[in-house]
Amino acid sequence: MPAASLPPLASFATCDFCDVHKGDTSGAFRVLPPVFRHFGGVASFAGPVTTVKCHEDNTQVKAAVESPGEGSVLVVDGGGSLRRALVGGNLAAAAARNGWAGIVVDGCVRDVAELNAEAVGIRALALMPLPTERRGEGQRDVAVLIQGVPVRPGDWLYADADGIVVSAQPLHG
Ligand SMILES: O=C([O-])CC(=O)C(=O)O
Repeated sequence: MPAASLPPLASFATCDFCDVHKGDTSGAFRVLPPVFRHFGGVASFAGPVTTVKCHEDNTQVKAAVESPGEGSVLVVDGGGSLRRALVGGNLAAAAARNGWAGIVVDGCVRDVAELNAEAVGIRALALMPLPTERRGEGQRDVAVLIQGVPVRPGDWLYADADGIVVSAQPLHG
């Protein structure tokens, strides 16, 4: 699609993106499996991706949301662990304060009321009240697999009420 006919960022719809790209077998356009629950005070969000890969240790997630987000989406590959929460109210507040558009966690979050009060979009598999032990582990800005789907730093991620799509190129004008 020529850039002139792309929708503005403020009014994107993941269904519209899927209508246009449903035949794309190149791997540039990807749809995450529909297993994510919606949290945070922002229903739809989009932005360039930065990543954290970690296992039941949110050291790098905390470092990321405490740094400038500049409208980015933080994608956290927590390996799908349901045993610890990688984001809670404090980290969600930091993300909102620092200008992150959203956080997608392949893992758990906690403090649901606090998450929903923050001006940031959040997707995660489930709620889990148990926090992590921070041991300084985890990686920043590596290619990750989210529910089996590759997500790379610099991809664009779009999340709305219908789902989450990831693209190697921006899908908005
Ligand atoms: O601090 C943590 O590990 C997670 C948490 O509860 C918060 O962000 O408030």
